[in-house]
Amino acid sequence: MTGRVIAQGTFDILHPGHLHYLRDAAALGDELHVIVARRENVTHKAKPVLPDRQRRDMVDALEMVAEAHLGHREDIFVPIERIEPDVIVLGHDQHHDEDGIRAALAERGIDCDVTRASPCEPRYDGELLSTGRIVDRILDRRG
Ligand SMILES: Cc1cc2nc3c(=O)[nH]c(=O)nc-3n(C[C@H](O)[C@H](O)[C@H](O)COP(=O)(O)O)c2cc1C
Ligand SMILES: Nc1ncnc2c1ncn2[C@@H]1O[C@H](COP(=O)(O)OP(=O)(O)OP(=O)(O)O)[C@@H](O)[C@H]1O
Repeated sequence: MTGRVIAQGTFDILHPGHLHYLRDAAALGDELHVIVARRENVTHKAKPVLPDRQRRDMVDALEMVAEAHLGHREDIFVPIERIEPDVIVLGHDQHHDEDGIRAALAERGIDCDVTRASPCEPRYDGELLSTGRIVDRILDRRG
């Protein structure tokens, strides 16, 4: 499989669900680029705890990632135009609408597929595959 792949998300406090998503995405091509959402653009859930650059640097260090990029502040299609992906992989639970993204890409003349990664379930007692749930457990046990 050849080609450039884009994955994206907040990636605040990394966990094995993130690894699963990024492995799934990486398997669809040979160069995985990850766009890390700017804090100001995370509006559908609690704002990230960690700074933008720290989240970018941690994702960038993962073995399956060719390069992690901080997202654009105003226009999410600017990094996509620069990276020129063959496929964009959405997370299994991301609220983004695949057809809406396809339409916006077509309008911009960007030729790439849009697909979705598979979910990942806990494999043992206590494994937490969600940043929000990790934060909840910290508050519960240390708060
Ligand atoms: C195709 C695509 C491109 C994105 N590009 C950017 C971007 O350039 N800048 C940014 O701040 N967020 C970007 N986002 C992230 C969203 O703004 C949103 O915050 C993100 O989906 C959060 O995902 P999560 O809830 O899974 O962590 C992008 C999302 C998608 C689907
Ligand atoms: N358990 C999981 N299985 C598969 N993919 C996951 C899992 N957890 C997160 N991801 C994916 O990783 C990407 C980034 O997720 P995000 O940073 O929002 O983490 P999260 O842990 O789901 O956050 P929160 O718990 O705050 O909603 C998203 O595409 C999401 O679908």
